[in-house]
Amino acid sequence: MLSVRELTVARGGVPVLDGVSLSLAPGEALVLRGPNGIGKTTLLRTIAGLQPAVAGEVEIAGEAAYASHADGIKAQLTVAENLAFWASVHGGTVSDSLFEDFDLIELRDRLAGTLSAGQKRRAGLARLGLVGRQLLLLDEPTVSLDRQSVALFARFLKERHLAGGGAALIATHIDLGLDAPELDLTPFAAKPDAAGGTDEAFL
Ligand SMILES: Nc1ncnc2c1ncn2[C@@H]1O[C@H](COP(=O)(O)OP(=O)(O)OP(=O)(O)O)[C@@H](O)[C@H]1O
Repeated sequence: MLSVRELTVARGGVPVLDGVSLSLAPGEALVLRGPNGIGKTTLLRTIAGLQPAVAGEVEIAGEAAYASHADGIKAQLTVAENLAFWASVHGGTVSDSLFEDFDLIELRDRLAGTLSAGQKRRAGLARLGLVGRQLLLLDEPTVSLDRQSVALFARFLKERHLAGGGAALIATHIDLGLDAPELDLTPFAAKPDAAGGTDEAFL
């Protein structure tokens, strides 16, 4: 589903990771590890096609969804309205089980602007159940989540997404309890004299 070969990625025109290769088959997850600033976000953005690679190849069979730190939730809409909006964007409907999966039943009629950070995160992550993409590229998905919510999200990934033949590449500093293999990016840190590239400024 995903094949990455000898990828070199850059930020602000400076290569940060060099020669990264990895692959994911349907039903598989891989956790990206490495210290702050090693280039996990840059790698995910490059694989998602949001910025060009300096070198190497990315092949994706099917469609990918990239989820960044942003929740993508509109404050002036309720939780249910937010999810209905995203469902309509992707041509589907919101099932009751999605509210259960992300512990949103009691919050469905609350204005999203009144949610706590973790509740907002759960609502943002629930969008992943609506997009119908086979490959999820997840950048620190559990930021703000308590232990119970992390477990809920891991269960969603395992039982809904991976069990349904999806795949996931996840940058995270915590243990999601997924039993997924890990790739430490530290050995792929680009040498200071690595060939440069360009990218667009982004937040
Ligand atoms: N706009 C920018 N221009 C130049 N360099 C940048 C820019 N934004 C980030 N960087 C640098 O690029 C490198 C890779 O950053 P990236 O966000 O990919 O790391 P990360 O592994 O995701 O970090 P974290 O674990 O802190 O989220 C870092 O050294 C960072 O300081």
